Amino acid sequence: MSSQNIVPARASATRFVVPALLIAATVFFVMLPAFKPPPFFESLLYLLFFWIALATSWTILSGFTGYFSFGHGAFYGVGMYTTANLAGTLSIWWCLPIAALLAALLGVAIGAVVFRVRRLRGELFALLTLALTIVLATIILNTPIDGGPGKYLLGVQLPVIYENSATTIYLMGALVAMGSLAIARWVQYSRLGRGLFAISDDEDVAEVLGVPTYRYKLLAFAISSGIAGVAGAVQAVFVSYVTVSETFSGTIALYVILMSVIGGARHWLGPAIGATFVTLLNFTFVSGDSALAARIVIGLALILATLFLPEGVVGLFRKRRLAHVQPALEAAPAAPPVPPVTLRGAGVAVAPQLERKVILRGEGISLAFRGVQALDRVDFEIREGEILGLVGPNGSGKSTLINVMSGFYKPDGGRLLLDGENIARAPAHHIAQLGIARTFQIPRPFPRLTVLENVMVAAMFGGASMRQTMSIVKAREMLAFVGLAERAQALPSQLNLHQRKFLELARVLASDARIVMLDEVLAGLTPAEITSAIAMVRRIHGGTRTIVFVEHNMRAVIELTDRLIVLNQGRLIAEGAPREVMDDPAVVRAYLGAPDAEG
Ligand SMILES: Nc1ncnc2c1ncn2[C@@H]1O[C@H](COP(=O)(O)OP(=O)(O)OP(=O)(O)O)[C@@H](O)[C@H]1O
Repeated sequence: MSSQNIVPARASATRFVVPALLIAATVFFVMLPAFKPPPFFESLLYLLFFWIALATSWTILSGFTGYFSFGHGAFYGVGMYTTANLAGTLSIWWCLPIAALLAALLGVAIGAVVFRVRRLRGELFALLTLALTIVLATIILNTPIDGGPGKYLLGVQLPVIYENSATTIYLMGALVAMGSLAIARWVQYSRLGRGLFAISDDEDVAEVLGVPTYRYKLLAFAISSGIAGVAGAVQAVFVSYVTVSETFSGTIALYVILMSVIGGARHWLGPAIGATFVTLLNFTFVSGDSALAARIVIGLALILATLFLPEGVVGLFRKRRLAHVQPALEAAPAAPPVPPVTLRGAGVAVAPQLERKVILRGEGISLAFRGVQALDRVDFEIREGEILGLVGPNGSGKSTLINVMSGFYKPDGGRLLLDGENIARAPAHHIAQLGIARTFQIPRPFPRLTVLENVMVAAMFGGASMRQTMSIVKAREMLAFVGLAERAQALPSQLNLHQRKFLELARVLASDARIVMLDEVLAGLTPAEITSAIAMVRRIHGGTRTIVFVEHNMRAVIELTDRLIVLNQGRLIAEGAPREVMDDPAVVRAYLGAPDAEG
C-alpha cells in the first residue's frame, strides 16, 4: 500500500502521465455530447460522476486521515439544500461555490470542536458524524430550508451548452468528478498528504514528529466536505426534487464507504474504481429488474474486499510492487552493520560541562495522573552538546519528563525554557519544529508507511522542515547512516526490534534536532546489539549534538553520558558527574528501594 504513496514513484516520467490522462479524460467527457450518445448513457455517466466525486471526497478525510465518517450525507445534504433554496434567485454557477463553501464551513466548524478532543477518534468520531446527520436533518426539516414537504427545482434555469439542459448537468457532473480526482491525487502526493497518512497511522507520533495534526485534519475535513457540497449541489438539479428523507438517509454515507473500501480508501483512485464497480453493477441489475441481486453481489464484494483486499482493488497493484522488491529485502543483513567506534571513557571533567550554554531549562515541572504524582517540581537543565543521562528506578518519572519535554504531555505546573522561550504549553509539533526530537521506549513507526517514508515524515515536518524531494535525499542518507539503507522499501513490520530502534534513530536524525531524547533505546536488545547501539549513539552525538539518554543499562550510562540527573518518585534526587552520582547514597537507596530514598 504505502510504497505507492511514496514520492520517488512520481519522480520519473510517469509523474506527468497521470495528470495528462486526467486532462485527456476530462476533455473526452466534455466533448462526448457532441457525438450524440443515447440519453440514458449521459444519465448513467452522470450517476457515475456523482458517486466518484462523493466517494473521493469521503476518502480525502476518512481514507487518508483514518477518521471514518458515517455522516458524509450531511455535507452532501448542505449542497443539495443550497441549490434547492438559492437556484431560484441565483445562477447555478453561484450555487456551486456557495454550496462548497457552506459544506466546508460546516466541516471546519465540527472539526474545530471534535479534533481538539484526543478521545474522539475511531468509532466515537464515526458515531458523532452519524449523530450530526440526524441533527442537521431535523433542523432542515423543521425550518423553511425544507419545511417538511421537500423542495422542487423545476423552475431552475440551466444554461444550455449543447442541445439541452440535461447535458449541462452531465457536464457539471463530469467536471466535479474529474476535479475531485485531481484534488485527491494532489492531496495524496503533497506535503498535506504525507502528514495525513502519518496521522492515519499514529496521530500522536505524527504530532511529535512535527506534523500540525489539528490544522491538517481541519484542512482535510474542509476539502472533503467542500467537494461533497458541490456534488450535492449538482445532484439537486439532477433529481429536481429534494427531500430530507432521501438526502439524509444512511444509504448515501454507506455507499461512499462501500465504494471507497472496495476500491481502496488510501489511494486517490480507489474510490473511483469502487464507485464504477458499484454503479455499473447496480445499473446492470436494476435495468434487469433485480435490485436485490445487485445488493447481494455488492455485499459479497465488500466481504471479499474486507477479507482479502484490506487495501482495496488498488492494493492488488501495490502488493505486486512490494513482492517485486521482496527478494532484495530478504537479502538485507538482519542487523545493520555499524562501523567500530572508539568509546570514550567514563566520566568527563565537570568544569567544561558547566561552561556549556544551557539550551533547555525546566523549572518546577509537575505533572500528576489521577493521584499519581509522576513529576514533582523538577528543576533541571540541558546544556549544549552534552549527553545527559536521565536515570531512576521504574516508575520514577523519566518517560513522563521526556513526554513533557516533547510536548506529548502538558505539565500541571512549571516552566520549560528553550533559549528563554517558555514552551511548556506549546503544541508538540511546534516543539518538534523548534528542534526537540524523541524516540519511543517501544518503537512506534508508522506501520503502513515504508521505512523510507517514516524517515521522510521526520525530515519534512521536524526541525529540518524540508521540501518533499529533499526529504527523500535526507531520509536515504540517514538510513544509510544507521545501516538501514537496504530496508528503505520495507514496511516496519519486516524489521526486527534492533532495526526498528535504529529506524527511530534515523527519524530523529532526519529531523535535524538540536536536542535528541532517546527513551530506553537499548531495552530489549541482545548484548551484541547493545554494543552496536551504544556506538551508534556515540556517532549520533558526534561530539556536538545534545542528547538526553534515558536508560536502565548502567554500563551504557557510565560509558556514554557526560552528566546525570536522577529521578525518584517524580523528584530530582541527584545531579552531576556519572560516577559521583551513582555513588551518591540517596541514589543507591532509591535503587535499593529504601523508604527514605530522598535522603
Ligand atoms: N498516562 C499515564 N496515566 C497514568 N499514570 C501514568 C501515565 N504515565 C505515567 N504514569 C505513572 O507515572 C509514574 C511515572 O511513570 P514513567 O513512565 O514516567 O516512569 P519511568 O521512570 O519512565 O518508568 P520506566 O523506567 O519503568 O519506564 C508511574 O507511576 C506511572 O504509572
